[in-house]
Amino acid sequence: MVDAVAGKAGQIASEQRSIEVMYARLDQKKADAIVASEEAMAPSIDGAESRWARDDMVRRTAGTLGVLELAERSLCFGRIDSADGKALHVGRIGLRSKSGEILLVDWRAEAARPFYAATMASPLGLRRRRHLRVEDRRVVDVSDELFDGTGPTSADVVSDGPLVLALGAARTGRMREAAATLQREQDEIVRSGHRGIMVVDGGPGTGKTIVALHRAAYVLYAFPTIAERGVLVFGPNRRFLAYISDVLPSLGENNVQLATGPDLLGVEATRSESDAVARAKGRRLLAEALARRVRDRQPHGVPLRFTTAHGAVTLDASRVDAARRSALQGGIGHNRGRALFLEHVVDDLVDELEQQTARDMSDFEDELKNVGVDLDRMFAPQPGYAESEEADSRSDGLEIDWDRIRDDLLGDISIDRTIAQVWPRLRADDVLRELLTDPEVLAEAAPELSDEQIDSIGAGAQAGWSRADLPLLDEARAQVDGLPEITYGHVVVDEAQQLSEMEWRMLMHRCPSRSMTIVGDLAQAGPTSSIARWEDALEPFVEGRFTHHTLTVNYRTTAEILEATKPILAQIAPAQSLSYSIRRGEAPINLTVAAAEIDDAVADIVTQSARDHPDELVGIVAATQHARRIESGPLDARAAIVSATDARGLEFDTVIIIDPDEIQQESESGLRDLYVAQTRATKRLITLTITAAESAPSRCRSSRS
Ligand SMILES: Nc1ncnc2c1ncn2[C@@H]1O[C@H](COP(=O)(O)OP(=O)(O)OP(=O)(O)O)[C@@H](O)[C@H]1O
Repeated sequence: MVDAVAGKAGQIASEQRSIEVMYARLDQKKADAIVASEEAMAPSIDGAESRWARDDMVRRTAGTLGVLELAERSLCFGRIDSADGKALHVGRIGLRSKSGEILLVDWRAEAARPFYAATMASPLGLRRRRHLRVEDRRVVDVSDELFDGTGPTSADVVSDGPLVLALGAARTGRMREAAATLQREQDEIVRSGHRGIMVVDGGPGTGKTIVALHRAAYVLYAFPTIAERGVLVFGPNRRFLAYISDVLPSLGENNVQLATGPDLLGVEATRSESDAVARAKGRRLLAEALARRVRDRQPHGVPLRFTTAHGAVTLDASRVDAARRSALQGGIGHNRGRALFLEHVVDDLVDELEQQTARDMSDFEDELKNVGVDLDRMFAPQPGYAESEEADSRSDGLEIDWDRIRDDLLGDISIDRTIAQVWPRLRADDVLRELLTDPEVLAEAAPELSDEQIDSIGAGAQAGWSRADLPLLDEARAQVDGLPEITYGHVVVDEAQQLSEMEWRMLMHRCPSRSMTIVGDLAQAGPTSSIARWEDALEPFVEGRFTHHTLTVNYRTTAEILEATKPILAQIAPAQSLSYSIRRGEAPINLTVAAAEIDDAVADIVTQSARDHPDELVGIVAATQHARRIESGPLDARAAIVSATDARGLEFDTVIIIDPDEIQQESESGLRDLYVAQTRATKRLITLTITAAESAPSRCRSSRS
């Protein structure tokens, strides 16, 4: 025992020396980056090119400095020792000494893979994996796992792993990165060489979000060509994005955009509507209806007659159609297509005019010939005269500057007017509003909607956009103004079970390369989701070309709480098995209270929790009505109230569920919402059931399930 302690102290001291060398190098690199940045910012007397190079340099040094500063915290968190005695430290970034010796490898580097992948059965050449806990540049703890079957020596420190520590720590309201403790099944997905679409599902708490965010960091590191085009993380709401917003910066990645639907469009959803209406608006049939509406504002199968300063010309339907098709190539949209259509039409007009002129000339020559005049002979070069260019062009007919005529026609108001009639400029907002106020189209696209619902859609369209309108607006913009200019090399989609068919289209518009990490759990689908299988969601975009992984270990919810969710899971997703929880804890508590006593009961539990577990977070999950009331009252700083539908993805140490019956009845996904609520707790789950009696016999009549 004494040996082990002495061993641990000795190991900590030895690691401290290594860590100091790393921090000294980090400081040096920071100082170098500051000098480089100052030099780059020095006034430049040269031209624009060197100013551009300077700005680029300033940007790059600022980026380097940012990464170095972020790496400061927990710079090194691990070490692997191979069976042949070589040691490698693993951390946030890679570091080499000035002479090129490796001091630290980036956790995403291939050399670091065994740190995550080694097991007793397959040690990958390792003898030992060591986790280091470093606080303020001081090594405060080390813990080792041995793989070669030998017993620990005094240089090995075998204790509770860091995963146990990480999972047992109180929640802070912000998700923490987990580079030090990524588990093997998670790491395999994070490090996958697959560049296309990867779907990761699994029950609540199985680390889907952790995997998705570490995957984003890996993509940025390992696939530079994708990274250059940027990474987007798409989440269901801003609260969720705030919850995960620290993870990528603490992994040293600041250039990732986090967004919800309104962020992507730059439009807020200001109106709410029923789930049934929102679900209907999510149908991709509406994209086709929008496309049809826009198509109807373009000429199809009709000839067009133009009156120009050079004569009247009719372009037949096949030429008009061909001009339309070439104008719309590449998904540039109706409005920009219109300008190209004008150009194609003018080319055709010039062509037609040239042919007309040639025909007129030939008729004229024939007429002259009939009266005995031969133009060819008249303009033929005389013997002894050199052929002049002038004679040459005259023999071609009249001297007509067709380029100038083309320019004239492009600016010809009457041509523009004719085109305006068959191809008017459109506004995406108007196109969508017209669609939403067209009862026939709506009835065809969503036959399950009642007349009242269709009327309410029409009335709503005049009163601001709803959440479900935004993907439709995006579609209308794509049809009218072309696909979005801002796209990404890789898109991470979290809580993907929430997306409607239209939302999938909105995301695909922004990811032309179809490189995506999609995480979600269909058993947690909300009231407006209509997708039953990932294949259904992705088939229209990539057919079957995506990989699929399922996570099975639960890192959030204790086995006791998970067991309590079993009956609901059996109803909402009979094919899904319960994940395996690596945590054990308290049995869930059920309390019965009278309606009038809910707020007092909640206040009591929150106060007691603050007393017994002062560092921990309490989440109160309720149907909207209760959530609004409690939110408007005073609430302890360590407690948060959230509606059941918005609770997806979040977690708290203690969860209080208010009135599960009401949560179930509130929406069509009520049972799934309740399942989501139950699976938010890391330690304690307390359910308050409301009794019809004015006052419950005892507020805290409780039962343990
Ligand atoms: N390897 C890990 N190391 C440390 N913590 C982890 C690890 N994997 C998961 N966790 C923690 O487990 C909890 C659940 O993870 P996460 O939120 O990613 O699960 P999820 O599958 O996305 O859940 P949900 O379906 O409810 O959204 C989080 O607190 C997360 O930080």
